[in-house]
Amino acid sequence: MWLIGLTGGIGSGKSSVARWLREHGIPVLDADAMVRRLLQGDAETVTMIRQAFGPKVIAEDGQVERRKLARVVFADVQAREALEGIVYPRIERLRLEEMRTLEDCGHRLAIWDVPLLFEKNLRGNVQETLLIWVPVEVQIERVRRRDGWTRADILARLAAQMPLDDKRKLADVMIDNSGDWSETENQLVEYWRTLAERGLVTTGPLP
Ligand SMILES: CC(C)(COP(=O)(O)OP(=O)(O)OC[C@H]1O[C@@H](n2cnc3c(N)ncnc32)[C@H](O)[C@@H]1O)[C@@H](O)C(=O)NCCC(=O)NCCS
Ligand SMILES: Nc1ncnc2c1ncn2[C@@H]1O[C@H](COP(=O)(O)OP(=O)(O)OP(=O)(O)O)[C@@H](O)[C@H]1O
Repeated sequence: MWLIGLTGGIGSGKSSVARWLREHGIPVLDADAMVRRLLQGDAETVTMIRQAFGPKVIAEDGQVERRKLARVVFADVQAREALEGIVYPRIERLRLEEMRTLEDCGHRLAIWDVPLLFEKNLRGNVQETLLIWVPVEVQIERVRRRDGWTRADILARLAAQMPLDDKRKLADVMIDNSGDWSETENQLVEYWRTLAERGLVTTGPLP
């Protein structure tokens, strides 16, 4: 299977691009959604998080309180690395399972939406990388508008990520999502053309 690693930073537009690609027929594996599933319902993950961070980050219904855990891990590098050590092997297992299912259904192409692709050295797991880039002030403004977080909360999360200007140097393809969505869509159509030229897609939004 040809796996495209879709990456970016907080609020850069990965989910919006993933939605567009999915709507045009390419299956998307979503790392953030996998994390949410693990924190909500995977007993082993929740037990390990309880042991590492204490009962204060677990709600009465047994789910991880993500907001509380976020406060802890984005203020303390060691805590963040401990959480990543619990979560990443499980994400990797889920990714492989979902890819096998897609392959069994005859899919030859998929998107792997993973914000920390470069930070966690996951480049080797994908065939090419697609970066969704915006300037950092646009990231801050879009997250503020979307989630209502404080600037301090947003800066704490940004500090845990490689700057998008550095990811730019590593990515195979970059989409500039700083303008209107229609400008992003034009770039996506252009990217689609390169996929079609390589025989990776046969139908879709070619003009
Ligand atoms: C810290 C947690 C509890 C916060 O949950 P919350 O619902 O607030 O955020 P959500 O999971 O939707 O992530 C939103 C964005 O935060 C950023 N982010 C999340 N975890 C990290 C991290 N470890 N380092 C840097 N940025 C991160 C990413 O840009 C992500 O897209 C959660 O993100 C988590 O368990 N993170 C550890 C796993 C991880 O690294 N996930 C990143 C994608 S694989
Ligand atoms: N070109 C655009 N113009 C204006 N707003 C946009 C554009 N692209 C995305 N947005 C908005 O910016 C916000 C962030 O986009 P999106 O959720 O797709 O980013 P993301 O990279 O998936 O973020 P996160 O990793 O934080 O979940 C959303 O509210 C989205 O609707």
